[in-house]
Formats: sequence, C-alpha cells, structure tokens
Amino acid sequence: MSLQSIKYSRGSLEILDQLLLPGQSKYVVVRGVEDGWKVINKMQVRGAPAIAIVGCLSLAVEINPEDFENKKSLRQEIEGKLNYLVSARPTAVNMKIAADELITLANELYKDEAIDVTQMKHRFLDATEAMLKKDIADNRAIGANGAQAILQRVAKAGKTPAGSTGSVRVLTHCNTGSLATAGYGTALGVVRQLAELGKLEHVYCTETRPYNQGARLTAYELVHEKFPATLVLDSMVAALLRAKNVAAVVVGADRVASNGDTANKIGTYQIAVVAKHHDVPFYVAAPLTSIDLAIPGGDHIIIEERPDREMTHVGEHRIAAPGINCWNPAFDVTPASLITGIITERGVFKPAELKEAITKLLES
Ligand SMILES: CSC[C@H]1O[C@H](OP(=O)(O)O)[C@H](O)[C@@H]1O
Repeated sequence: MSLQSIKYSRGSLEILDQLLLPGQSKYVVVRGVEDGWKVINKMQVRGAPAIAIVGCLSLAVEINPEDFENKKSLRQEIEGKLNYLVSARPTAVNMKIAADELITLANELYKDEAIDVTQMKHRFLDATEAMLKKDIADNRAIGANGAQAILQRVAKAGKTPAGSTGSVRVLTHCNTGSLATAGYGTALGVVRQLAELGKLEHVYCTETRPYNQGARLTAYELVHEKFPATLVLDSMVAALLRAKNVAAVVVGADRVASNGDTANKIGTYQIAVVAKHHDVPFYVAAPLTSIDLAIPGGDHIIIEERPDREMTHVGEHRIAAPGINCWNPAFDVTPASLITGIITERGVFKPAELKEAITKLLES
C-alpha cells in the first residue's frame, strides 16, 4: 500500500496509477512530455498540485539527457512543451501557473549572458525539482492553518465539540491528500493536522462519483493512516450534516478566482449549499498555486467535461442504460458567499479579503 503518488530522481519519473487503486498499487514510467500529458489527461495521476508537478517533471526527464545546440533552442523547447502540458486538463490552474513561472525563468536564464546552455538546463531542472519539496511544505502549513481555524471557529461558536477532548468531526469531498499532491495533502492535510493534534473525532468522506476519488482514494489514505473515518454516498451529505454534529466541511480547490469563487470537484457546490442550510462552516483548502487572480469570478473558469463512459460504467461493468444521454462536468463552482474561509499556506482568508491579501503576499 503506497501513498506516494510521484516517484522522482533526476532522469527518472514514475506515477502511481490511480485508476487501479485501491485494488492494485502499480507505478507507471513517465519518459517525457507526451507520457506526462497522457497520464494527466487519463487521470492516472490527478489532483491540481500533482498535475502541475508531474507535468513539469515530465519535461525535466525529457530534456535531462538532451544536449541543446544553444540557449535559444532550449528556451523554445521549454516554452512549447509547457504550454502543451497546460492543455491536458483545463480547469485546475496549477499547471498554468507553474508553466508561466518556469517560462519566465527560462527567459531570464536565456538573457543572462553569464550562463551557458548547460548551466541553463541544470538551473531549470533545479527549479522543477524544487516543486516537490515546496508542495509538501505548503501542505503542512495549510494543514496547520486549517486545523487552527476550524478549532477556533468551533470554540467561538460555542458548539459542543463531538469529542471530550474538544475534538471535531469533519466532512471532506473528493481526494485532496497525498494522492493529489506531492504529499500530506491540502484539505486532507487539515484532517491529518487535526489528527496530529489529537482533535480529530471523526472524518467523513464522500464517495465522489463518477471517478470515486473518495471511495477509492481518500478512503485508501484514511485507512492507511488508521483515522476514525466513514465513507458516505454523495447523496447522504444533507442527512449527515443533520444527524452527525459535523463541525466543519473542508474541501480542496482546482481554481480559486480573485473574488473567492472556487472550482472544485463536481458535488462541492451542493455540499456548500447544504452546509449553509445547516450552519456548518465550509472551508476551501488550497495553496497559492491554485489561486488565479487573473480572473474576477467563477463564471470565467472553464469546466472540464469528461467522457460519458466514466458515468455509464464502473470499470468494464455497465451500470447505465445504453443510449441514455449523459452530462459529466468534472467540476462545479462554489460561490464565495457560501465559503467561510480559504485556507492557504500563508493564512486563512475570507473570500472578500482574498485578492488584496494574496496580492500583498505575492508583491512581498
Ligand atoms: C488538492 S487536489 C485539488 C482538487 O483536484 C481534484 O480534481 P481531480 O481529481 O479531477 O484532479 C479535486 O477537485 C480536488 O479537490
């Protein structure tokens, strides 16, 4: 049983094939950008941060053995291949942000006359490899910030925590753990931190149809960690919040707009509506690399639509009547008005504060 979604050393990249989990734990070799695009598009690896890291590392393993004639050809290769990788899946912004940052780096290295083409390549490889450690560090900070925010919210609301130790029950959706990142996770990182503090009474995870990230991946992580956890159907969320004294909902994000509207796995929006109805705080956990200040609101986010077969079949077994039409958006947008706070590695922000706060952080 492995929770390591990405295995990398310079010149070698493998990803855990998440289409086979939980039945099989099998790694797939990624030899270059074409392989990287395919494993992302097929969702053998998925999760906004993991998509960006695997995409960029697939370019790293491709260019590592190559001897480029000059800096211009290397720069052109980097820009062209990164922009191609962005097309693998349109909704998560992390790959686009990583591509833009690495293209900017390549342009700076290209202009720096003190650096030759070999040094330029190695500086670029260093930058792509740094993403792995940074993501894990960011996730641990998200976990700490999120756990503190939830515990303070519960205490302030005067709600009786479920457990005698002041521990809380939380609900999460989809998979936002080690299998969606370089490790530890975002929303599941908050769950891990609550557990490390001895404050996790119980965690509920939704199955998250049709890819079943919750039933197949989050449940896999929670069992691996031996957390007190229960799988629920997507259709059970209203009954759960009514009956089980859930203190907070914490989910991930694929793209957060500058006003706080958030695109996340399909089903997130209706969970937020139900949480509002039951006065349960609803948190989004996301690194700054998931925040897109270039767009004003959620209506500007492209929502990926996936193949009908992902709905009509479970593996090779057909579960829907042949001939029925399907609508299979992979994400929906939760309006900022339904979001209590956006948990990042640099702090927890109300949606209305987000743009100004992140702008200041990025400027500093
Ligand atoms: C930290 S993962 C963020 C996000 O990505 C997942 O989508 P997918 O499984 O389609 O890649 C899900 O929306 C998670 O919340």
